[in-house]
Amino acid sequence: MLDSHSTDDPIETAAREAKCPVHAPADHPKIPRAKVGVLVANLGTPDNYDYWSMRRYLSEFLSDKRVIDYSALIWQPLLQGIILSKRPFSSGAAYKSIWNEEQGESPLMTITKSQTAKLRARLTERYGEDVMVSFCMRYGNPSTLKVVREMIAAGCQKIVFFPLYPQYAGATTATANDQFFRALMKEKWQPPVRTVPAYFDRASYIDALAQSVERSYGALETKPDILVCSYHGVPQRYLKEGDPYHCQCQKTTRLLKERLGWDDTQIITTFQSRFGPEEWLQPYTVEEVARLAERGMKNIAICAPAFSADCIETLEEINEEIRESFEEAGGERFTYIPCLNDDEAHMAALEEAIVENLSGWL
Ligand SMILES: C=CC1=C(C)c2cc3[nH]c(cc4nc(cc5[nH]c(cc1n2)c(C)c5CCC(=O)O)C(CCC(=O)O)=C4C)c(C)c3C=C
Ligand SMILES: [Fe+2]
Ligand SMILES: [Fe+2]
Repeated sequence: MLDSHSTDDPIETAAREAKCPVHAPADHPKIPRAKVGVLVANLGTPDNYDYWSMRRYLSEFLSDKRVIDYSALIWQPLLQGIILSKRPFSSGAAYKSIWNEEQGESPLMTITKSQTAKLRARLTERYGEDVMVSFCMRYGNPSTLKVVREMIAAGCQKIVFFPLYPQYAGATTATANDQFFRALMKEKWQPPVRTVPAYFDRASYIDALAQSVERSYGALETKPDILVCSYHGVPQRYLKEGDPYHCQCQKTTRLLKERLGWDDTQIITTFQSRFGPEEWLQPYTVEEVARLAERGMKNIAICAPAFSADCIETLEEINEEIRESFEEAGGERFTYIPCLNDDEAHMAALEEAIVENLSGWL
């Protein structure tokens, strides 16, 4: 059980317990009932697909040194001058093609809300009202700073922070954690915190992935010639500088292959979303699917194990651009296997990781 102020009047109890020499109980700062917070975080998404919403979002994202590590002196004039005068239009059009018009938000936002609601239901069932579950974004809204503030104001005296990236990358996991700690820097009463590590090698996550592949394959008339596991790319240089992302992606594919009982001819690893002039992790998905078609593999399936939720990179880039590349090279059947999203097996894997990290706190 939590060490909480459990009488009917928590403010008075807190003041009395603290034997506060200055404040009489009546004017002691309000102290709500103590809770443990679980804060899940994803990358973020623009508020809308118009030029200024896109520009604001991309500017915040692409100014992050964990994402693009060039000197600001060189990078900022390029970003603010050339890139942000064009990219908001092309990216805005891509977002428009996948936008959830009914809810007025991007698919990543809709899915993150649903994941959070499902995790809240699971954790409340397990722990009751002593746990508070929220989500935040690294870029855009709801900001990490705002949600951390809300959680502390609501009484979260301990927080488990969970960046929803199966594989660790400096550009995703580390920058989410950085932002979380930046938010805590502003708090007078900093709670004890734990960060949940990457979960690519958890049996429950691999099992959820395998089930999603089996489900998709089971619904097809003809079994695909190969499964392409397409991961978001990063510059190759980041790997040489010590980022383990590449290895964790390779290992994810291997574990999935072993769980499915397949051999190396049935599954491959590729990397997508190259940005800028540097070499990124290879092979590039967009080129590899064309090569597969040219080599006679006319029926392929593709999944995106680096994304915990479908987003612009999967719904638009994979399912539109990469599909087109495959078909233009002579490919005939292209099956996109959706991300794990709010799938129950995925939720169970995320819950398992959270419960492990709550050990001794609830
Ligand atoms: C420019 C460098 C980028 C690096 C490095 C990078 C790494 C990286 N990103 C994800 C996950 C996502 N990225 C998303 C969108 C996105 N990514 C970049 C650039 C880099 N990403 C840009 C410019 C964009 C915006 C879209 C565009 O303009 O093309 C998203 C989707 C967000 C959404 O709203 O749908 C995700 C998720 C990972 C996992 C990763 C490295 C491991
Ligand atoms: Fe990205
Ligand atoms: Fe590696």
